[in-house]
Amino acid sequence: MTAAPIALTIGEPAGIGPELAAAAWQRLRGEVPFFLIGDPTHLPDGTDWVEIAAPDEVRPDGTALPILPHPFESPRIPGKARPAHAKDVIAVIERAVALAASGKAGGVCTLPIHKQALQDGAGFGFPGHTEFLAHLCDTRDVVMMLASPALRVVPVTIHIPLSEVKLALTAQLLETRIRITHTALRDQFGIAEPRLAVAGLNPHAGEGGKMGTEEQTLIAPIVETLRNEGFHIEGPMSADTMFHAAARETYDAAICMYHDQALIPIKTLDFDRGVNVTLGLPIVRTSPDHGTAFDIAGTGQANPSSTIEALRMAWQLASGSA
Ligand SMILES: NC(=O)c1ccc[n+]([C@@H]2O[C@H](COP(=O)([O-])OP(=O)(O)OC[C@H]3O[C@@H](n4cnc5c(N)ncnc54)[C@H](O)[C@@H]3O)[C@@H](O)[C@H]2O)c1
Ligand SMILES: N[C@H](C(=O)O)[C@H](O)COP(=O)(O)O
Repeated sequence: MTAAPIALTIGEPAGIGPELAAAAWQRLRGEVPFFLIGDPTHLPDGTDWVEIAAPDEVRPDGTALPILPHPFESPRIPGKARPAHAKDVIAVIERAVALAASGKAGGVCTLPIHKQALQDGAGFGFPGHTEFLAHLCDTRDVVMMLASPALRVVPVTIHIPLSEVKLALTAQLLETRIRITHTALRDQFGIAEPRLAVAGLNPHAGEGGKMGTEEQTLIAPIVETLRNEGFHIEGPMSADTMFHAAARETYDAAICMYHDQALIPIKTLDFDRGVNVTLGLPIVRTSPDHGTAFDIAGTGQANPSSTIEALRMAWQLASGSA
């Protein structure tokens, strides 16, 4: 199957997004068809780019980064959060999603946004792309998965304060996230019988109820139900001992109870190659696993590997070759 090209959104241009887009193009030209939606004046000096009016103008043998222009109202100052960019950053994402939803783009790969700047500048009411994309696609249940050659992780609760995790962690949420993950691994990632490992919430997975009871009251019953349905699923496991090399060999994805339980291991093991992929959407969406990196924006030090892997994964998912 040949898919339409991937739409790469510029994200917060004061961060490392523009240099990542230029570097990814250098690496992926001829391999992954994609185009950038953003302001061409934000690209590093010397970047070869070409304006396109529609995704179908992306040429497989093109020699310059194709851009669907979206002029920003305020100039880029690398390294400085810019609430004034917020309206344009959001509009770029909306445009990419509309292109993907209509089939004109094969999927969306998002460069990092600065959540606080979006909130300050445009009252953005979403904690991240994941929730915003679910809203744009009118989809209630989506899953954030971070994937690298070393590990795949899914946080069941995502962008909420730690103090709210216990309340948010319901049986319905846990079961839904597990089912979406299982379906996506099987149908999109080509794993015929996905093996899932489910973390506990508490130290030592509750130590038999001495250190918390969510493992007994919430997690174990769902694991049991799904296992009875034929899922290859284990847990609740002690989160501190489920990420070492031998343990990682035993599963295809780790289902974790909160954001940092999932993201610390993968970003520690494979920060450069991690890809954030949203499961359960009607469109393909990936992203690099890092943020705006204001501390190095505009210095040329940004490593494009995670963006390159994110574009590759978007293309593989869009073209059915993952
Ligand atoms: N997909 C996204 O939109 C996304 C993802 C993660 C974080 N964020 C946002 O980014 C902002 C900054 O977050 P943060 O400071 O916690 O994390 P960060 O990933 O931006 O930076 C953490 C550290 O890693 C370094 N780093 C990050 N990416 C790098 C790269 N490609 N090459 C070399 N070094 C790199 C940075 O220089 C910094 O020292 C926050 O607003 C956060 O919410 C957005
Ligand atoms: N939670 C992600 C991370 O820390 O890498 C990040 O904030 C991106 O989330 P969205 O894809 O929802 O923007």
